[in-house]
Amino acid sequence: MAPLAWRLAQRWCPSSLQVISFPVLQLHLNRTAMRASQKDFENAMNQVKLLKKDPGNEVKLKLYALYKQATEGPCNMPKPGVFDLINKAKWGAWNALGSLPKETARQNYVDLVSSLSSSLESSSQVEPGTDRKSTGYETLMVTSEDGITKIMLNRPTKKNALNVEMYHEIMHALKAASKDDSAITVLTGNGDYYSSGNDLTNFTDIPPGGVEEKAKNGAILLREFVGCFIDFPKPLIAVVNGPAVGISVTLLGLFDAVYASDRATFHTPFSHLGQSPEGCSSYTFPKIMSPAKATEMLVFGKKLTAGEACAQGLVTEVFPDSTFQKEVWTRLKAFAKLPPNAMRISKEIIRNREKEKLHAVNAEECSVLQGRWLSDECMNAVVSFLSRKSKL
Ligand SMILES: CCCCCCCCCC/C=C\CC(=O)SCCNC(=O)CCNC(=O)[C@H](O)C(C)(C)COP(=O)(O)OP(=O)(O)OC[C@H]1O[C@@H](n2cnc3c(N)ncnc32)[C@H](O)[C@@H]1OP(=O)(O)O
Repeated sequence: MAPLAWRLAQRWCPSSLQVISFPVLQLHLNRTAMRASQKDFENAMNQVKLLKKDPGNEVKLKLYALYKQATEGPCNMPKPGVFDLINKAKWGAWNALGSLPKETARQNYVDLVSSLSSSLESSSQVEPGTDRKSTGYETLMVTSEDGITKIMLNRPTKKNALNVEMYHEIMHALKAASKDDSAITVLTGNGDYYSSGNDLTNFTDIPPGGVEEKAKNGAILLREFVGCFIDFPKPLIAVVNGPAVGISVTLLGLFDAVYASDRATFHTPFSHLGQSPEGCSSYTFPKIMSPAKATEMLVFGKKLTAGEACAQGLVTEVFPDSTFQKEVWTRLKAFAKLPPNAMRISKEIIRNREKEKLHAVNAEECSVLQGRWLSDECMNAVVSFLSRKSKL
């Protein structure tokens, strides 16, 4: 039977078959037992996990050997058999350190990681430790703390309108959140708006292939973007801090809970913009709130207050704006303490039988929108907004 840490490594760490993965996890498991003076060492271990580029087997063997020496002292394991190539290489690297003192091995490990971090591009998405903050995003603030990954839309001066970069960054953040060790994921907005929806200047940058190519690429992007929400495996919660427009509203039907400030409003002015529903709302909204109520929103562009959206089932609960943040985050922190696997599995059983249908709806909505974006109705509405805002 393999040692417990190794079996855990195989379960928790998909890359555990790589040479360096086992000691990384082993240290992780031992971290509570470590003294504060080993913080640099622990940070270095975390830093290794963030390296985007593979440093190569030679370096990984060095890291492995230094790790073993730093934590266990000189190698006293029997030499692996001649055909056990990987373990033989690991054993050789460790054994070659002879009687190097543990402290020196630890220092050498930290130095080696530090030289790697400056020479190889490292992922800036996650900082070491349990409180992790993103630094690599232009349009988002992503933090991970108390078992919650918070993805905050961060273009407050544009009311958190989603430009093309933000679509890509949200997809990236969701993919990272689906794999990190947080229990739940939250989407919220910075500033007075949750989001004003699609950035209408997305329509202005026409490629050499013309508007047809733009519309085609837009539909591909939108389909992939919405697909990330359909497939997101952990509880996904919207903290709607202010007004929400367009795609930021329609996506709410794919969230597992929606908490709203009483300042929030919910507006999908698709017909006004010559457009049509997306985010699977043509399917989720009639189910959530009845076809007639969904029509009022999605076809006639009726704007709902938070209270109305709650009464229609789109919003889970509304809080007074003055206590919104405090009350919601207290609640979310309590949720995040629940067993993560149980939450994930329960979400799966609630959502999975709809997944195929949702992907089909998404594909159809994107295809219809692609046509809409080429219509005079849509062009005129966008031109009208942009000229009102002196952007043309
Ligand atoms: C064909 C290629 C497509 C590529 C993209 C692919 C994926 C797209 C899929 C999604 C499709 C559609 C879904 C939708 O979301 S439709 C809804 C679109 N949103 C809107 O119509 C809202 C437009 N904005 C407003 O009506 C108002 O700005 C507001 C939100 C009601 C706020 O009004 P305000 O008076 O309080 O503030 P205002 O001065 O207008 O705004 C401050 C600055 O923010 C800019 N801004 C706000 N919203 C947007 C936006 N949606 N797009 C671009 N810019 C926006 C506004 O211009 C101001 O900027 P500035 O200070 O003048 O520089």
